[in-house]
Amino acid sequence: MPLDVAQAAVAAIDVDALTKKFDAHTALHGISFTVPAGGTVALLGGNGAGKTTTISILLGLLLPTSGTVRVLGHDMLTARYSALPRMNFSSPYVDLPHRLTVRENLTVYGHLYGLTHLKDRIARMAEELDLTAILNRPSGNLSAGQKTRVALAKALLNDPELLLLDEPTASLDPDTADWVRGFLEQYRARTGATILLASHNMAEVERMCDGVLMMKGGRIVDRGTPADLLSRYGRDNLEEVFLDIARDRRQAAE
Ligand SMILES: Nc1ncnc2c1ncn2[C@@H]1O[C@H](COP(=O)(O)OP(=O)(O)OP(=O)(O)O)[C@@H](O)[C@H]1O
Repeated sequence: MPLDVAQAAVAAIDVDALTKKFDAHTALHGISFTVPAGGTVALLGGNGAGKTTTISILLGLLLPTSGTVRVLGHDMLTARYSALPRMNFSSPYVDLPHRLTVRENLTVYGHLYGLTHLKDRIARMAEELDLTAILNRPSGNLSAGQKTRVALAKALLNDPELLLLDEPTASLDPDTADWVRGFLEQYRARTGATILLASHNMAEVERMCDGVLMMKGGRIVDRGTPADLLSRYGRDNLEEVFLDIARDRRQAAE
């Protein structure tokens, strides 16, 4: 799928000349990209490349130093409350409050989103994500796989049109990770949702994504479909392309 807004009917995400400085450190150096509605795009890059900073700005959690960010057609600086109800987020690094049960946590988030028929919605999510048996357990006592399923339930509670995922399968065993990818693929197929995900798992990106943004040192240093990148770098898999970029090896061909 193209990453160019000109070819997409409506861009779910449109970022232009986005810069973020933390005091003297520049985390993002004027990056620009679009994600077409219905696309699944990966933000790839080594530690410190700027992936989480980008996602945090898209969520309105961090303010840009300069540049514009439009999400689902709304400027995140001036109209983020129009976009936020239509999007959601999941990260294994953001824990739900430990002492609340799974049901209580989902209820709190449901109220934050102003959702109606919340009990039915939670029951449906619990069934889809196999959470029924743990709904009354404190959220702090769950395994990594169970926490991921609860985090997905929280992320999908409002039927988001845009899902931002920070390393959706980090610390999961291969079987559970595979299940999560399949679940997300089904959600996307059923709803037409747009997904932007940061990942260090190249096989995951090749399987799920139709676009890739390669970040390094706060810049987007390459982009394209996984197939484009493999052919341009003359490589068999994205892991090798990632290493070429990380180690500043030249592209095989333009
Ligand atoms: N709140 C902050 N204050 C100061 N510097 C920050 C802050 N948040 C991020 N940074 C810096 O900005 C740069 C980008 O960080 P970011 O977390 O966006 O990278 P990342 O690509 O998500 O990395 P990782 O894969 O390790 O999660 C890093 O150099 C980081 O140290």
